[in-house]
Amino acid sequence: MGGSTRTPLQVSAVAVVVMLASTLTAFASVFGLFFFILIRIKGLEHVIIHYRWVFVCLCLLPASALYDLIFYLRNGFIFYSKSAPKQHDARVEEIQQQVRNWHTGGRLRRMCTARPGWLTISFRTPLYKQSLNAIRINLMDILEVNTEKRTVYAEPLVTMGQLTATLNPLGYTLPVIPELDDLTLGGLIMGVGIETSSHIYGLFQETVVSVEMVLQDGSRVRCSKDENSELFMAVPWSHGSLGFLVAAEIRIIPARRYVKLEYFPAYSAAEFTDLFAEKSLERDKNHFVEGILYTKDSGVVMTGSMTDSAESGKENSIGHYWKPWFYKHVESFLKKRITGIEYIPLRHYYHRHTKSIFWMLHNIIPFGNHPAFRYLLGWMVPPKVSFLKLTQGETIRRLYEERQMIQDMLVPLAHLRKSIDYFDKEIDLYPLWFCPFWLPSRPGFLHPASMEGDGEMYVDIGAYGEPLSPNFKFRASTRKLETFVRENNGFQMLYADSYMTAEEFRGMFDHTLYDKMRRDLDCVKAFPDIYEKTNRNARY
Ligand SMILES: Cc1cc2nc3c(=O)[nH]c(=O)nc-3n(C[C@H](O)[C@H](O)[C@H](O)COP(=O)(O)OP(=O)(O)OC[C@H]3O[C@@H](n4cnc5c(N)ncnc54)[C@H](O)[C@@H]3O)c2cc1C
Ligand SMILES: NC(=O)C1=CN([C@@H]2O[C@H](COP(=O)(O)OP(=O)(O)OC[C@H]3O[C@@H](n4cnc5c(N)ncnc54)[C@H](OP(=O)(O)O)[C@@H]3O)[C@@H](O)[C@H]2O)C=CC1
Ligand SMILES: CC(C)=CCC[C@@H](C)[C@H]1CC[C@@]2(C)C3=C(CC[C@]12C)[C@@]1(C)CC[C@H](O)C(C)(C)[C@@H]1CC3
Repeated sequence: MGGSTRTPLQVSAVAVVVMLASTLTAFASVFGLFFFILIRIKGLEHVIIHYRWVFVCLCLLPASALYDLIFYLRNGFIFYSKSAPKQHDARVEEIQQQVRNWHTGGRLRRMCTARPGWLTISFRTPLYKQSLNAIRINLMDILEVNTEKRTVYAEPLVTMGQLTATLNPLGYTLPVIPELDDLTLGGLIMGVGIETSSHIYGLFQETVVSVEMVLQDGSRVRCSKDENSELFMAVPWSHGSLGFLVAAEIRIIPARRYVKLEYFPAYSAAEFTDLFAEKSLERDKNHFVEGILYTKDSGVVMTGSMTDSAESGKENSIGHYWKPWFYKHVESFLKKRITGIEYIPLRHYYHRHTKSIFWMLHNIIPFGNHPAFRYLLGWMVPPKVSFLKLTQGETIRRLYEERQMIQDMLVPLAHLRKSIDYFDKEIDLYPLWFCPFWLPSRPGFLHPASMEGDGEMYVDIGAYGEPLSPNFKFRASTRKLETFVRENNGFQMLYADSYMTAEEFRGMFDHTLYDKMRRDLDCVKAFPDIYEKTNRNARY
């Protein structure tokens, strides 16, 4: 094995690290168990809410860091030893076999994936997972990076973090990389994915070249724009209600070392809207466009382009653990009232909101952006969303339910100004996140109201946090917001809570192609439909 021998010093160092790691793990497990029991005791609300950070820092952070390390090593080994492609067919065959068994077993309960609800990047745990027939999908590897065809071929449980870590060193990247490291390929194709390059490339689904599915009859099919094209167009947003995704081929583009990011502060909603619209429509100039509003009248619009060199003194590696949270850094340009240019390493740019989970980590670790915390424990941040979800307990769940809003609403760019006013009046929640995207006029679950022309520029408005409007009532206000969005030809992202009735839901999304595919592929008795999987009653 390369003939390397360890010196006594190296052996001792490894022993010390192993001992420290085991002590830490043992301590974290005992403390974790203690807290896990604590969160189930009623009457301890104050401790649970205000001291959740103790549990998070002592247990979840080390557990998350350990989990990431193990998976990083595992994935690297599998990718470079090229063992995954050899096993792919056998793993897909296992899925097909489970579906065939479902038939021979009398098709008693409909099917969904066996991925536990707490693992998903969504606020809620799906209730249907308990009662449906769970199909195990053990597919978590990158199968091939084809630089000639400019595609990456990967399995559905591959995460965004895994993809950027593999592709960027090879000089490539995905055209659209949704921010959070743990988002999966399957979730983004079957649900939706967006990033600040979506004004050029569209939603994540637009970058998919082909998908491989296992259908309800156990057959395995490949779909692309030339092969099974109707199914291909119906797959995005289908939430596993047309079949199981077993692999996808995604476009890749050359990566550069840096993103040259320009910050433009704006001091009124009108100035912000004009600037954001102008930058979003300059598709050939700006590779990335993003906006954050900090109050109704102050925000920052950011534009980025990829480059291989940086002006000296302007490089900023924002992803290092000791660096301030990105949204706080952006806000500093507003306070200083200056425009700015920085060169950010590509991967640091992609995962700029990962460390602070946008601005949601502040509630959990209120001092998380303090320099002392960043230098001491910042390297383990963020805690994994799934671990937070698994351990949150009923009190925290209720607190979020009653006091927080987490929604992404997609509205035509032409209605941006009106939407900002509406959000301000009815919700009053800041920061608000803005990300433009191009929506092509094509049959499918969502498309612009008018199918004339190539498509329309939309904007995703992300509201994550505590609404301050005195009128805010979580159910009534979300329903009003959904009506506003529907009336303005907009759409709701379905990972968030949706209170729409089935009729309202059908009014928001075009079901023509979807219904046809459900009938043609005999899905009705095999999978719940999208509404059944995503409406608020289906989630806890
Ligand atoms: C939705 C939400 C989630 C939070 N999650 C965490 C967390 O995961 N970990 C953590 O350490 N801290 C959490 N916190 C607490 C948060 O860190 C503190 O509220 C914040 O640091 C301010 O503390 P305070 O004592 O000044 O605020 P306070 O004035 O005590 O509270 C701030 C806000 O929270 C509301 N609030 C407080 N307690 C409750 C409750 N039991 N039910 C409903 N609303 C309540 C208050 O009405 C007020 O609007 C959360 C707070 C909120 C509002
Ligand atoms: N920047 C962004 O764009 C962000 C997007 N999100 C949202 O997060 C979600 C992704 O989260 P993630 O945890 O990765 O995914 P999830 O596990 O939440 O999956 C989302 C949906 O896709 C279905 N699905 C996933 N894999 C398969 C598969 N192999 N075959 C069939 N159906 C499948 C699931 O079906 P089932 O219920 O049967 O498992 C589920 O309905 C997306 O919906 C996205 O909207 C969240 C944050 C940021
Ligand atoms: C389109 C885009 C950019 C969407 C970003 C959405 C994120 C901000 C959302 C997705 C999942 C999400 C709702 C989540 C949470 C925060 C906001 C998240 C990360 C947290 C971590 C808040 C704390 C909660 O106790 C809990 C752990 C349940 C959730 C989990 C999901």
